[in-house]
Amino acid sequence: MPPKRKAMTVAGGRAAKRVASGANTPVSMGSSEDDYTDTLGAEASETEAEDLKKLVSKFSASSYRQKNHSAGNVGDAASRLFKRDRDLSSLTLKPDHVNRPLWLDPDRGRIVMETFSPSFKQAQNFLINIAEPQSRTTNVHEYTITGHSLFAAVSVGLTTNDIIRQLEAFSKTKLPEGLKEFIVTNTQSFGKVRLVLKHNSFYIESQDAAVLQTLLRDEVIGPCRIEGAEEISTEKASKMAGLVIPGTKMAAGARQANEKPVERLTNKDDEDDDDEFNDAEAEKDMTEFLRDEDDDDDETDQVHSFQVPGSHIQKVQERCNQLGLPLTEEYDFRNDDVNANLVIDLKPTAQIRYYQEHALNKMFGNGRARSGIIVLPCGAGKTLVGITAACTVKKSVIVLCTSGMSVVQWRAEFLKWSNINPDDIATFTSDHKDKFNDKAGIIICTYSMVTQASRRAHDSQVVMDFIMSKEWGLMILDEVHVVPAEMFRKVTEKVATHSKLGLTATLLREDDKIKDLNFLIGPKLYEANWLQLSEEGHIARVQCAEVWCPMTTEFYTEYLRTKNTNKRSLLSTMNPRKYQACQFLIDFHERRGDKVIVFSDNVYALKKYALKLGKAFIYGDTPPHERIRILENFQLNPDVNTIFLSKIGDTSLDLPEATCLIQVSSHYGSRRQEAQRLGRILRAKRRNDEGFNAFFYSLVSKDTNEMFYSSKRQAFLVDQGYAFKVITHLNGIDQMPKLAFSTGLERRELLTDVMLQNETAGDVEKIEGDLFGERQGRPSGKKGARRTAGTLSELSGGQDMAYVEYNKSRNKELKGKGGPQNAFIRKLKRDAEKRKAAARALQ
Ligand SMILES: Nc1ncnc2c1ncn2[C@@H]1O[C@H](COP(=O)(O)OP(=O)(O)OP(=O)(O)O)[C@@H](O)[C@H]1O
Repeated sequence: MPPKRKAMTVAGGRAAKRVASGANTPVSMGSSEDDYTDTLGAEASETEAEDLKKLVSKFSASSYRQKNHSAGNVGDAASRLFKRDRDLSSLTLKPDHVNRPLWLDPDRGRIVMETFSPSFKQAQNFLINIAEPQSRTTNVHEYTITGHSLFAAVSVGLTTNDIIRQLEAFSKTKLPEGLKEFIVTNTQSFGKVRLVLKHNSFYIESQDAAVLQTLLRDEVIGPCRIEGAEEISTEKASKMAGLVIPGTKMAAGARQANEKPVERLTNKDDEDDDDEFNDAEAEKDMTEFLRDEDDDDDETDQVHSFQVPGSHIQKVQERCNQLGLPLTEEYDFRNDDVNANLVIDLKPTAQIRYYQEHALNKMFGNGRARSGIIVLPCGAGKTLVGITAACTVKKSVIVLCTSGMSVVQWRAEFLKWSNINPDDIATFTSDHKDKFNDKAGIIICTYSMVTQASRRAHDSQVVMDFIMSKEWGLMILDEVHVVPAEMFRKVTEKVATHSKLGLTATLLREDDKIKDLNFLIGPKLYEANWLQLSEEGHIARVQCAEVWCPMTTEFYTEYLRTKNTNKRSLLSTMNPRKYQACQFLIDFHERRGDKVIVFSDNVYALKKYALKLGKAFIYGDTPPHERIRILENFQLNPDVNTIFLSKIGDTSLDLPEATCLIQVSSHYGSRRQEAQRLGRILRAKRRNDEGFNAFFYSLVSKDTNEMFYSSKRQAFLVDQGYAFKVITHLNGIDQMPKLAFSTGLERRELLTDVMLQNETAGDVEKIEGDLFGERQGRPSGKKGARRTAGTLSELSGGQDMAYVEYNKSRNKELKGKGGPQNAFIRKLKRDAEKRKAAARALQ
C-alpha cells in the first residue's frame, strides 16, 4: 500500500503541463520546422536549374504552420487553445465518423487520435510513421505532421499516395486540402534519391531517371560522377522478398504457409495481426485501401543509378540537402560479396518482442539495411534490437557506447543472445584495447576512444588504425541523444560503414541539436509508446509523485537573503524538511520490500544525506571496485536496500532489483534526465507481479526555483502519459521515530554547515566521457578544491550523535563482505585481474 496522502492534486495531462511550464511546448524530433528548413533549403543556390526548381519542393513545413498559425495567435500560453476565430464547422463529419479515430486540424498539421476507437491500433501504427507524437495520454494522443516526419515516412517506403489514402481512411472528416497539398509538396522530393553502397562502390540511385538527369546537370554533383562509368545505369529493383529477421516468429518457422508471405515485412503491413477490429463497416473501409496496396507490391520496379567516388560522398550529400533532396542511405548487404560474412545468429531461445520486430521491419523492410534511429523507452530492449540487426546484416559490426560500463554490458548481451564466437568480439575502451582476428567480427568502443583528438598511446593507435582500415557493415550508435553532433561527425568521417543504426529512449535534447541526427545518422524509423509497453508488462508501471517540502524558517530566510544561485540551490536541496521526507519514504519503501535508489546531482548533498542515513553512495570519484561492491550488495544483500547515486547512475545502469526512485536534487529542467532516471525502474524484475507498481518521487522544496524546474522536467513524461501526483503532506511523517532534524538546534547546525560551504558545493557534479571508467577532463590523482565542511560542534570540539553519524560510512562497512557473487560482476572482476596480470607481464 502506498503512503496515505493527506492532500493530493493530480497534475497530469497536457493542459496542466502547458500551464505549469509556461507553454514550453516540448521539443521532440521535428517539432522545430524552422531549423529543419534551414538545413534543407536556406542555402539553395540561386543558379539552380529551372527544371530542378520544379522538381524540388521548397521545404515549407514552417510556412504551412506559421501562415495558418499566426492569425489571432496572441495572448497568453493557453489563449490560442480557445481561439474564437477558428470556425471548423465547414469540416463535415463522415457518416461513420464514430469508427474513425482521427481529428485533423486543417490549420496546423495537428492530429488528435481517440484511443478508444475500434481502429485505434491500425491508426497508431500508421501515424507513428508519418507524424511526430506530441503527447500520448490514456484517452487521446496528439501528433503533428511536419516536413521532418514526412521525410521519415518516405524513407521507410511510404508513398505520397499511401499517406493521403490512409489519412483519409482514418479521418472523421474529409482530408483538408491544405494538409493534402502540404503532404504532396513535401513527399514529392523526399526519399527520391538514395545513397547506396553496392559491391563496395557508392551509387546515387533513384526510381525516377529524370531526377538523376537533373542532379547530373547540377554544377556541384555533375562533376562528381565517376568518369568513364556508364552515365546512368538501369536495373531491376531488388525485391524485398526473402529477408527473415532472426528472432521473429517467422524465423522460427512458426508462420503457416497461408499466412502473410515474407514480403509483407514492410512498413505498410507490419502491424498487428492481433488488432481488434470490431466494427464491420470500419473494417471494410479501412482494409480496402490496404488490399489495393498489396497489388502495388507485385509491380516490378526499375532503379537508375550513377556512380560517385567515396571521397565525394559528403559533398554530394551536402548538395543534395541544399537542393531539398536529402539522400536516404541503404545497404544492399545480401549482395555484398566483397566484405566477409560474420558467423552470427540469434540463439534459438531468443524471441524478439512485437515492437522490436516492428522497429526492425522499418530498418529492413525492403531487404536492405536503411540507416536511421529507433526510439524505445528505457528498459524496453534496445540492445537486443541492435544485436538482431547485427544478426540480420551478418557483416562486421562496430558498436559505439557512452561509457566503458556500457561496452562491457553490450559484449555480455551479445554473448547472451547470439551464438557469436567470443573471440570475434573485441572491445576498445580506455583500459581494453582488442582486435578480432577473423576477417569479420564485432568491435564495441566508447565514442570518446574513437573520436579522441590527442596523440594516442601505441596500443590504442593500433586498434584505431584497424578500425579505420576496415569496411563495416553496420554501425550501432547507442544513446544517440546524449552524444554531441560533432562527435558523430568525427565518427562517421573516421569509420567507413555501410549502414547506421541509432538507438535512444528519448529524442530529446535541451540544446535543440536533435535535427543534426537526421542527417548524420538517418531519419527516425520507429518510436514506441511508453504507456502501451507498460500496460503490456514489457516495462514497469510507475506511480510518479512530486512531494512538496516546505522550507524551514531558518533555511527560507537564508534562501531569500542570498542572491547566489548555487547557494540557493544548495539551501533548497538541503532543506531539512526534504531530508525528512527522504528519510520517511526510504523507511516506508524498505519496509514494504522495495529496493530504493536515491538520486542527487549535487555531491555535497549526496554525501550528507547518505552518511546521515547510513546508506552507501556512488559518485564520480568512487573507485570502480567500490562501485562494483556497492552495486552487488544492492542486488544481492537483503540488508542493503537503498543506495545513493549521483548522476553517474542516470544511464546504462542495469539494476532490475530497483523498484523505487527518490530524486532529491536534479539538473535544472532536463526532461531527458528525468526520463532516463525513470528508466532505472522501468526494467524492474518484479514488474509482472500482480498489482506491482514502481515508484518515482521527486522531492521539491516549496516556493523555490525547484518547483519551476520540476514542472519543466516532467513535460516529456507527462506527454508519454504519466500523471504526476502532487503530495503536499506525507501522512505519518510527524510520528516517525528518530526523524532527523526535528529540533531547532539540529536544523541550525545543518544550516551553518551549508553556509560554510564554498559556492561550488551547490554545483551539479561534472562528469565527462566515460562515466564508469576513469574520470576525464580533470587531472588524475589530486582531488578538487577541499571544502571546509564541518558542523559547529565539530569546530568547537563537541561531538554529539549527529557528528558520529556523519562520520559513519556505509561504503566502508560494505568493504570486504565476501567476493562478488553476480556473474556479470564476477566477470568485470576477472577482466580487471587479467588486465593487471597482462600489465605485470609486460613490465
Ligand atoms: N525480447 C526480449 N526477450 C526477453 N528479454 C528481453 C527482450 N528484450 C529485452 N529484454 C531484456 O530487457 C532488459 C532491458 O533491455 P536493455 O538493457 O536492452 O534495455 P534498453 O532499452 O537498452 O534500456 P536503457 O535505455 O535503460 O539502456 C534486459 O534485461 C534484456 O535482457
